[in-house]
Amino acid sequence: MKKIQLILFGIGNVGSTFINQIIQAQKVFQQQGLEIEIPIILNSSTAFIKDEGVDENWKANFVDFGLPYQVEEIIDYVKTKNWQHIVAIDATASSEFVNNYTNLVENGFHIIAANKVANTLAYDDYEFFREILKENKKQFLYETNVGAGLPVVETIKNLHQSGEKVTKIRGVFSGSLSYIFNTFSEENKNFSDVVALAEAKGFTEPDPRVDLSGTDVARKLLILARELQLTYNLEDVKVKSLVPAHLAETTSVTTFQENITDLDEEFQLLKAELNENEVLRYIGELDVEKEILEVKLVKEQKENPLGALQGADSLFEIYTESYGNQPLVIQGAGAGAAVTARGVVSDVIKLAERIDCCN
Ligand SMILES: NC(=O)C1=CN([C@@H]2O[C@H](COP(=O)(O)OP(=O)(O)OC[C@H]3O[C@@H](n4cnc5c(N)ncnc54)[C@H](O)[C@@H]3O)[C@@H](O)[C@H]2O)C=CC1
Ligand SMILES: N[C@@H](CC=O)C(=O)O
Repeated sequence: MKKIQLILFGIGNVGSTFINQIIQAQKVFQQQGLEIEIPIILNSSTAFIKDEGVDENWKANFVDFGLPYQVEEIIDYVKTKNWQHIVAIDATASSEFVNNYTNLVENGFHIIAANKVANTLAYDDYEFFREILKENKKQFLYETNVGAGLPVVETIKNLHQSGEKVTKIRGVFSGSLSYIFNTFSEENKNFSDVVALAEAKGFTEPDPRVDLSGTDVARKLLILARELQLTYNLEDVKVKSLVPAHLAETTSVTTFQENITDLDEEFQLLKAELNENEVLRYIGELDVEKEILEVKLVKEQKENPLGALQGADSLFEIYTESYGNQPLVIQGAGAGAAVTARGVVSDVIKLAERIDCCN
């Protein structure tokens, strides 16, 4: 049996679903020769430790027995154990937590992240972290960074590493904005009410302005560009933000939520301008040859693939030399706790396949 210990940072939508999926899939893991446990779960202030792995009572146990912690103390605790394969799972959206990655890797942790921040740091820092991983022979997996559970990162990486020339990637990269514009186009609701629905369904980032400002789509574009070994930074992405300046990130999330109805009038006007066959779509585009990275709001015909999207579906058109004018298309739920958590579990299995007995 290969034994893997997961230390889970972030027990919100994705993290809590991940715990339940790991607990429920034990038999399937055993059939693959894997024993996968989560001995430590943490939110930003509290840690709950159970050496033999948390069970279905984890929520109550976390409340009853959780204790304040520092990341350094967790690293020290893990070092006292004779655990062979240790993986830090980052299911936070935190930039501060990412500052711990180097320390974790240098102390023997592999990393699996749903959090996109590490992959969108300044290029030098991105490169530096990859050097740290190499030096310490540790793995870093992040399939859910783009398209949640959809196999987008791996597909782009495989194409590039096999020598295929990827010329363009275009599509609806955001599950929440897909849901928001699908619902807003079809239903007679205020834009702000539709955003609230997307939040309630767990599609948005903890601060929904990260989606509405285009930052989340810009991050995804950058992550894919970097898989193609392009050395862009976030500032290179041209972004059309949907957040008015007076509610931008300089104000608090609470102020934004209190004033979110300020967005309604503008979107009602945009909707009124559409003809019968059109819908609004928030798209990302990377044109490798023209060196364009762009995030924008466009009108699409309902019968086109992007216009016909439903629910929180994302759609990625990948244009390459061999695929010519008919792109390779990846489509499906682009957000949501269940698909994202399953994508993280799938990264755990991939990691288990990559590590041998002794690293
Ligand atoms: N919700 C989705 O559909 C998808 C989410 N993701 C990514 O997954 C991550 C988590 O998303 P959600 O679960 O929806 O967010 P969430 O807001 O429900 O959960 C985040 C959790 O992280 C915890 N946290 C914050 N700072 C922390 C720290 N320093 N240390 C430990 N825990 C900390 C919070 O207390 C909270 O429990 C985000 O980075 C998001 O971009 C990726 C793909 C899809
Ligand atoms: N907030 C994101 C979640 C997945 O990355 C989105 O809406 O796509």
